[in-house]
Amino acid sequence: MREVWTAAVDAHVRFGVAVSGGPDSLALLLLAHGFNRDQFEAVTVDHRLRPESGEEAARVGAICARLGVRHTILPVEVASGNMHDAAREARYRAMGEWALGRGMYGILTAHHADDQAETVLMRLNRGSGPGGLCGIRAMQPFPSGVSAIRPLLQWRKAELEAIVAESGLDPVRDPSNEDPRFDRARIRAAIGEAGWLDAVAIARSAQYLQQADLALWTYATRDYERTVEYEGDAVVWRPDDIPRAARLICVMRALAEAGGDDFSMADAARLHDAVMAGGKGGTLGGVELRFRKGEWRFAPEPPRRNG
Ligand SMILES: Nc1ncnc2c1ncn2[C@@H]1O[C@H](COP(=O)(O)OP(=O)(O)OP(=O)(O)O)[C@@H](O)[C@H]1O
Repeated sequence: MREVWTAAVDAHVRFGVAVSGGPDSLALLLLAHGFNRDQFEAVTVDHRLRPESGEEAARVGAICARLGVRHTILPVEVASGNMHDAAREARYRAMGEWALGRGMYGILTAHHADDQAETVLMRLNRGSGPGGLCGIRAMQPFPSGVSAIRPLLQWRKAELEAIVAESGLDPVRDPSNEDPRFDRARIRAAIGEAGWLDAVAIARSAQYLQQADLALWTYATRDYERTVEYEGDAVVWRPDDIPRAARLICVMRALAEAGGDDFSMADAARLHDAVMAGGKGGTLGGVELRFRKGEWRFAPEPPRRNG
């Protein structure tokens, strides 16, 4: 936290602080307030999914007013489907646009070591690749270009709760956090029971992995840029002999550059592995890949003829 803040003070940049009203983000608000009140504003997204959400957002507003911190409530429309994912998407979009409009460098969120340990263990339990095992990123760009910054990834939840308890503030409790229908709540309960699991150590490993992942992306991107050519709409890639993990990153990039969307790393890995096993290519996310004599040609899939 201190490093993020010191760097920010030096650079005279401004931040948003994402405050849901829960104990974690109230602690973040109090910590930020202790550093430099003029450098940040607080923001609360009202997802309008529970009848009391408006009142909870107003409660955050009242706390901010008492602390002398500017506060904005952003009401959003959450699309139907997976409610959690849709709420997250609406929240990050709204906060990103808000921060961009205010010339902010980024938005601080209060994800902590317990969140990180839950995320990493959930992903280990699903067989995630290296990118997934990095867990919650310390720095992550929003679609708007503004970044989410997570300075509390090495803090225990209990430490944050203690800060709030000491302040006498009364945090909002989201009932879905304890709902055992969600994977995360089950993993959280399991970590609570297994006293030998060290959330801060798991968060530290995730941080090392984030550094290693960044190195891998840098290596893959440099190699890709040396070995790719563009012919009209087509992306033509003649890869060097680089490791599979780096090649997958290049395939993701080539698919995106050829106009592909709506595909996952796992989809791209399947396409890549099929080619490496002697296949001639395939289609993915609206892109057609043809492989011939060491050349990977990605082009927008031709429109289907009717009848
Ligand atoms: N309604 C909200 N308004 C403002 N900030 C929020 C809101 N909800 C969450 N946040 C911010 O995001 C942090 C993480 O919240 P939470 O753990 O509920 O999100 P999540 O959905 O599990 O994770 P993610 O943010 O990665 O989607 C909070 O500590 C807070 O900083």
